[in-house]
Amino acid sequence: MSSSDRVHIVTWNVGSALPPDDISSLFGPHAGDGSTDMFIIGLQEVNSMINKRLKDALFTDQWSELCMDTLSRFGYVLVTSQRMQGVLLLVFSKFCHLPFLRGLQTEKTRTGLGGYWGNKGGVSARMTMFGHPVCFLNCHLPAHMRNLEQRMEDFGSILQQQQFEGGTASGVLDHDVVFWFGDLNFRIEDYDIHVVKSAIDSNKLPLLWERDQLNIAKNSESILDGFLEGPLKFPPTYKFDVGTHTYDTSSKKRKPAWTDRILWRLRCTGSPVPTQNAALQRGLTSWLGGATKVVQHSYRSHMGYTCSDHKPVSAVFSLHFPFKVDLPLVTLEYVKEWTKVSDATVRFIVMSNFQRSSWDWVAIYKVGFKHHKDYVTYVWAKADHGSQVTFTEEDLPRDAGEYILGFYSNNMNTIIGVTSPFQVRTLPDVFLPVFSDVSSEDDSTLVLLAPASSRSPSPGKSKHHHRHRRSRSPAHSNTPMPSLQGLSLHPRPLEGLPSSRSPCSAAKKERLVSPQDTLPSPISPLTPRSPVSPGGGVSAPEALIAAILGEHRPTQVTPTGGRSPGKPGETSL
Ligand SMILES: O=P(O)(O)O[C@@H]1[C@H](O)[C@H](O)[C@@H](OP(=O)(O)O)[C@H](OP(=O)(O)O)[C@H]1O
Repeated sequence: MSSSDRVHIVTWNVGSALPPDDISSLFGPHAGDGSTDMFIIGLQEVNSMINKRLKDALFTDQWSELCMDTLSRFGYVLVTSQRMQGVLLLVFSKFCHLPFLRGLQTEKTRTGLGGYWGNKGGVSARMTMFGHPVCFLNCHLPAHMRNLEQRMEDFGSILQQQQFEGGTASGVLDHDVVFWFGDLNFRIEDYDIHVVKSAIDSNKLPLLWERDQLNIAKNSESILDGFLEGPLKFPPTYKFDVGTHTYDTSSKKRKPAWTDRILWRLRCTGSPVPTQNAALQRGLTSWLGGATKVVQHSYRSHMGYTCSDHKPVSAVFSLHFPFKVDLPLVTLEYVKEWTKVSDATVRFIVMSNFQRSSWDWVAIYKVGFKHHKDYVTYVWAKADHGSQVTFTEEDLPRDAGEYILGFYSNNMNTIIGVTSPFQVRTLPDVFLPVFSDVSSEDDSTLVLLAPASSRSPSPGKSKHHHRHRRSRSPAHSNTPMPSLQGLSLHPRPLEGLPSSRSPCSAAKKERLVSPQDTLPSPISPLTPRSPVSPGGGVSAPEALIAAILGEHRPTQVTPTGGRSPGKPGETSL
């Protein structure tokens, strides 16, 4: 983990347009270099015609698909999404952060037609990021110069109505950090269209800042207290003739405006360090620095896109947390070399405060997966079946490439434990006979291997079997399996038992190599817990007390960037 977390937010009123072929530039020139931890996308006016919505209900909308296609290529997974008619919010993260994004909840508030219609309003997603409550709110507020008051009123209704369950941060503004963005529809007052256009042409944007309704309202509306925004150094992003870079020439002749905005707000006091002891909590919280800090690195428009009458706007932020809760609720351990079917066993260690469900599962994901249901295969991890699962030979990935293991919690509705990526390699001389055995099933094999939502477990509908099986080939009873002879899972030297700690670290990548490679001897799946296993770990406060008493070095537990052995449970929420 880096010492801060980088969040990249995009807002775009897409004007009911179909998505263009390539939107990758929205995610910055370095989307693939791993420097961004989360991408948040707020869209407005996503086509929500009735027939379109029926299709979307089944297959998701084309914008979501395109965002998932684009960001999954860079290793980002859809964490959660919320849609209300045309207002859509998508939250993506590096897969290795999934275990530390907890308490996910979404909300939506209609404000159109007096609160009955969702053409206007707000959708939000809240979560704790490494123990700190953060909320993302995407709004589409009423249009037109004259509706300033209505915009403020609607924003107030959204804040009032959006209430989350089960914690201290029940309202949007109770979160340590709020990002508020969208087509907020504020306009430039007083100046006529010619003055505005000539100020834009002559790059005299500061002249227009003073007349921007949102800038003015920040000084008078208490509801906007604490909201911050970077300087608007880009030209107004509304309204353009579709297909051009020309401001509105239609009969409407709308005045250009910065309708599309990204703001943030910090709570004055940060989250308390999680501990039961109130006095200790006060002390530790003040010692650790209290509030989260946010730094904006860029705030820009993307003028090249022409499919809508709005241009997209993006902003990049660093979040500096005073401490991090970054121990997973579940640690996955697995034998490093899979050469026989019993090796394909994954043992998991759960934290004592984690509540298991019969509908939890352990899945194999190909790196580049789009969301938690986009697995290659899964095995139910029923509580009464102990703490390990075994994949069958037929469950194993057929494609060479990078894979991870993930533990999905049904109660928490998210992946709560992941491993580092490992390589699966196939040996042609070993694999080919296997594939030729099932050559008549090639098509079905391809279908089954293709990422598809249809492969999601549907516990409510399907029989609750222990293991998901592909219908690909009959299971072999003898070991070693032909295909398994071509696979071995092997961490790089210096690694002990592969586990799900620090999965972001490229240096800790594991690989599946052929048995011919030089390997250390395999480790049994039943290897005892590593010394840092969460079962034997300590909570942040406990470790801090120990640190104060000199039993542990403080560097193990303190703030940001360090390996804080904090209790990962959602203690404050
Ligand atoms: O999405 P909705 O709820 O239909 O609301 C419309 C939307 O805000 C358009 O951006 C706006 O056109 P302009 O941007 O051109 O103002 C239009 O105004 P209009 O009715 O005056 O065209 C609104 O009715």
